[in-house]
Amino acid sequence: MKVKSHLVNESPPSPGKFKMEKSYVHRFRSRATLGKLTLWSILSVALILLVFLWSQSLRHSGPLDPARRYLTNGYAWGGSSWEKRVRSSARPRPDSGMMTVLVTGAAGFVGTHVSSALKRRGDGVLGLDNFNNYYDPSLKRARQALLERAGVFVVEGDINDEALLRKLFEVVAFTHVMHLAAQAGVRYAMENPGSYVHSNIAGFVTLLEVCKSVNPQPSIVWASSSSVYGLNTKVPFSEEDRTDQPASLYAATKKAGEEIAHTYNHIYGLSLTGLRFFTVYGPWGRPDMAYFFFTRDILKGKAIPIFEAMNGGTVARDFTYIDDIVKGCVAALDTSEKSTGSSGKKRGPAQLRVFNLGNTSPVPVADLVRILERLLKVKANKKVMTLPRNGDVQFTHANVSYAQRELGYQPTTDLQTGLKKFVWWYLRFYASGKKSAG
Ligand SMILES: O=C(O)[C@H]1O[C@H](OP(=O)(O)OP(=O)(O)OC[C@H]2O[C@@H](n3ccc(=O)[nH]c3=O)[C@H](O)[C@@H]2O)[C@H](O)[C@@H](O)[C@H]1O
Repeated sequence: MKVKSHLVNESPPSPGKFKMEKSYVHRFRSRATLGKLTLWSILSVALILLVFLWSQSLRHSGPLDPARRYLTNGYAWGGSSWEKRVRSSARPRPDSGMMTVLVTGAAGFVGTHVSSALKRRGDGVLGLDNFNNYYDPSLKRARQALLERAGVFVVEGDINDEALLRKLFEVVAFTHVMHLAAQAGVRYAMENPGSYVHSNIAGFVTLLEVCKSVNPQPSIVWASSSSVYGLNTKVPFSEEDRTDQPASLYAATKKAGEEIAHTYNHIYGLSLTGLRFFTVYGPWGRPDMAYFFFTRDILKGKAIPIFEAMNGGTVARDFTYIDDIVKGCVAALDTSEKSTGSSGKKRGPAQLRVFNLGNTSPVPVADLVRILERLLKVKANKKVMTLPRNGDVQFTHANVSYAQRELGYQPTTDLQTGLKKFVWWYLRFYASGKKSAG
């Protein structure tokens, strides 16, 4: 600012004049500061706008395709190259049984294993997953990479997105849907009840709405849960036993799913098979499950809480190895009959089934820990505590004779063998130290 130079050539001011000159300088200074401020504000807004436009162009990488839908939650789908990928992934090998399967929850634990098993034998498989952050999404991304290598495209999207589901059915006439997308976990339901309603009820209904209205309707196999047996005390659990006493909201939403399945079968002729999984474990498993975080915490030397019942009674689970579950899922798809409706109208009675898929051999949680200690060669820091009132039940035990009869289901992996395979995978997967088990 040249205020000084403006004053330099003037004769020395009288006191009064000096006063006048001082206020003049002050006014001049204020005006100049205001001008500066306005200029900087305009420049800052312009800069922010430029950065925003640049980031948008990066996100869409290339010119916007009018057929592509960009959603507020960050998913992008649609457009000709996307449709090409969808079609190619869902195309069965000519020598196969010609199933085209939409697998929801494909980047999940069971979803990944089932998708790759189907693809391996030649079925057309398209995955769908919302990659939510219920547990470490980088594990889901690693599973996705595995599937990509096997030729399975996993579309990023939510089962509540009806427009996306309709688009998928418009591009591919799926013969089957393997519906595994769900909010899992018994205890987390007390923290985030809404997520269970969103995925297990609202999402399931959205999927069924789309399935009932397309032509041809697909056959649907979906994941229910052993938790529907709730407070049932009759063991082993068989499909005819009571399932009207759920002990958690998770169980209640799975039970609701079974009733919803009945309705869509009854009204629209959809062929529906529910599979009650019993505590599934194995490589690529879920970090929120006990066997997984026990392994992580034993290795870290961290205390692990082992639940026991009020009276000191045993808490046990019918732990079921993933490969046995996959066989059950594939057999359920293979034996599922066609849906009988078309375009939202029922044309005759359709198949409706529910099966237990368990191991038929419950193991106490304390034994699970002992096996892990042996495999990891590390002593666990055990903290025995009473089973909290958070939805856990004391005991599960599957009777699988119905699945045996109808699906040829025969579990063959005991907990020791299955955990050995899990631990081998775990140590390799997290070995580099780059990945963290949470
Ligand atoms: O069959 C199912 O339908 C469900 O199986 C699974 O639930 P669960 O059988 O409860 O498995 P999981 O949490 O691994 O606890 C295993 C054991 O460890 C005990 N447990 C657990 C936590 C702990 O801190 N301490 C402990 O002793 C606990 O008391 C239990 O006895 C799926 O998560 C669920 O999504 C659903 O699919």
